[in-house]
Amino acid sequence: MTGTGAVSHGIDLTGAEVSLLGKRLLGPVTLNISERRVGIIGRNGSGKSTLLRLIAGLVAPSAGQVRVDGIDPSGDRKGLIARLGILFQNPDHQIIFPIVEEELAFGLRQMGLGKVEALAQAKARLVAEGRGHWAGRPVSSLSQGQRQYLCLLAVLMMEPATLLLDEPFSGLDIPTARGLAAHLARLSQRLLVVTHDPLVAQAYDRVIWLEGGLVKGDGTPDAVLPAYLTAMEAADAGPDFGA
Ligand SMILES: Nc1ncnc2c1ncn2[C@@H]1O[C@H](COP(=O)(O)OP(=O)(O)OP(=O)(O)O)[C@@H](O)[C@H]1O
Repeated sequence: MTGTGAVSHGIDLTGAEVSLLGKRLLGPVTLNISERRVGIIGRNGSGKSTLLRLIAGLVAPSAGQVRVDGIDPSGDRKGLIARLGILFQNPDHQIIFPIVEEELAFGLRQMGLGKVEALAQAKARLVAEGRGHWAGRPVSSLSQGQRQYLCLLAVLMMEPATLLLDEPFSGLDIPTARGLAAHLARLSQRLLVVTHDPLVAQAYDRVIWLEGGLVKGDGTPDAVLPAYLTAMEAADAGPDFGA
């Protein structure tokens, strides 16, 4: 179920491109994404984060079209907020408020709820998660894993049909990453997950492999991952770490 009660049709990109200062960072990309678990893989700089930012409406397409459940994400920000949430790689790039309950209430306020009601829902959510004691805590007192969890809860407050996650496991220790993976596995939402971990992608319904801003592979994990791993074994380290 989604917060809007809306049927989720999926994500459609048609010849979508992102260019910056005359340089094409992504595209043209044409994709219809309706599966529940989708992994986005590719080398550093291949365009994975740009693709998520495009779908989330944080950047408008320089050419082509993007639709999320029929909505133009960069044109209808308010319509999008109840349908799609994004979890950034670094929780500190996401968190705005100093206190946990304020952070959780923010999205609901954006959706038009009054402050008292939004804070009440935030507290209720924390209690339901067994974290009622977090409500008045400074965000800065939480660990990185706890801040990541807070960001996930904050996005889920709006009950979006789709979640975009940019390398959600990076920076987490193994048990914390396992806990987050278990939490994600229980979610009813559609998940688009940028990951460098083939084991994560192996469990998904579909894997999209980006290379140089274009789709290099697209299909089931068994159809895409072996070729991807072979290509990664053969690839140079790149200019940053290359010998
Ligand atoms: N704000 C920006 N200004 C200029 N170039 C950018 C900007 N953001 C991204 N790029 C470039 O766009 C390309 C795609 O970057 P993007 O961050 O989408 O890749 P990525 O696959 O997510 O990489 P990583 O795995 O390292 O996070 C890269 O060449 C990058 O240098």
